[in-house]
Amino acid sequence: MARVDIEGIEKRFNGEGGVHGVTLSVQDGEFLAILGPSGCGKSTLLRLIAGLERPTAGRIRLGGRDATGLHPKDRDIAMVFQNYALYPHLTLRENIAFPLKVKRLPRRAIDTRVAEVADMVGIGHLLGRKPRQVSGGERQRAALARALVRKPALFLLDEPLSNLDAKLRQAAREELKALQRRTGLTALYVTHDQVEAMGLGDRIVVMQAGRIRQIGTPEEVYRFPGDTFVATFIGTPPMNIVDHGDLLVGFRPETVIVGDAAGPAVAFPVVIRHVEYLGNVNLVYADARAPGQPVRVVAALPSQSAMPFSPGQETNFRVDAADLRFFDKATGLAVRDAGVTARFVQERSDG
Ligand SMILES: Nc1ncnc2c1ncn2[C@@H]1O[C@H](COP(=O)(O)OP(=O)(O)OP(=O)(O)O)[C@@H](O)[C@H]1O
Repeated sequence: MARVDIEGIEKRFNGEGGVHGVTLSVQDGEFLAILGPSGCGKSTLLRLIAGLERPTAGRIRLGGRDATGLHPKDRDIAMVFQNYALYPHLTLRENIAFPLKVKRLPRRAIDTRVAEVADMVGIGHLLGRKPRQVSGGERQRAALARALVRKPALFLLDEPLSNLDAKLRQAAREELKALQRRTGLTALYVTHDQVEAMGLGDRIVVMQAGRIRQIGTPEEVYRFPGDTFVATFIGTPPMNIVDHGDLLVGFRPETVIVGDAAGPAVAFPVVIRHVEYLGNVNLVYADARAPGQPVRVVAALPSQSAMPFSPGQETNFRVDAADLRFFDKATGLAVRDAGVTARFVQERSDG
């Protein structure tokens, strides 16, 4: 019922911006995170699905039926925005009941349903209060409850947690994920926060400049980024990228062992710049030798490992061949070819 199919969607504003040639499908019951930097077209994509924007070209199907020209209110979609948009002069009960009042449901049915969803999101005891009399997290839950109350086929969430402080966000994320598992709802969730996308999404759509760069599970986009944009956008710190002829070689900071002792197959000669002690992890920043200018690289080492490194010291970043990723220098696209890895390892061990 809640399946979404987007085919070649195009939205051009006058000149810049918009969404270009986006094709993707969301399965019934799936939680899909849409991730990308500011201005990449995430909100526009969501608004196109909601019917708040008209596509310049392409088609949107909801539950298998063409919905491209449908009015937003005929799409059976609920949308939760960053600012919640609760009515300030209404109580939480009245806010949550609002979509059902509009549908002219009987009073008793409304009361039952409001109590049900309010309990579901844990604000049953706050229904008599106005939005300004509750915390940010509680307002956010009230907004969710208002969206849930209609039992929509599809949920669109646009950075709904971004007004919460870090701790509350973490809690809200867990709640949202649990809620989604319980209800089996289909959701598209827009965020620029990779931790949120990784934690919530069954799959992640990574967007840049109006286009999809990659769609995959959190593990796929992290471990096998489809291009250098995804490789460097996801991960903190991001994937290291070193020049190698027509190719770029990538490796994640946590796959690195620092030192000269024989170890993992491939050694990148580096000069240590500085070390950051972050508590749970130590980051070792260095310059890797490269044609032309040296490239900044970083290793993330477990906090309990010894740190006998000083600035200016020459050593190696060592990485297992299996942890290397290759990209075409001209296109930035991932090159997945065992032969490429083998040749690179061969050259490195010869040199
Ligand atoms: N109504 C509009 N008229 C003209 N340009 C627009 C309009 N809406 C969005 N844009 C442009 O389209 C691009 C995508 O905007 P969008 O709001 O979808 O980005 P976003 O990824 O959601 O960004 P953010 O994370 O900052 O909210 C931007 O360059 C924006 O300036």
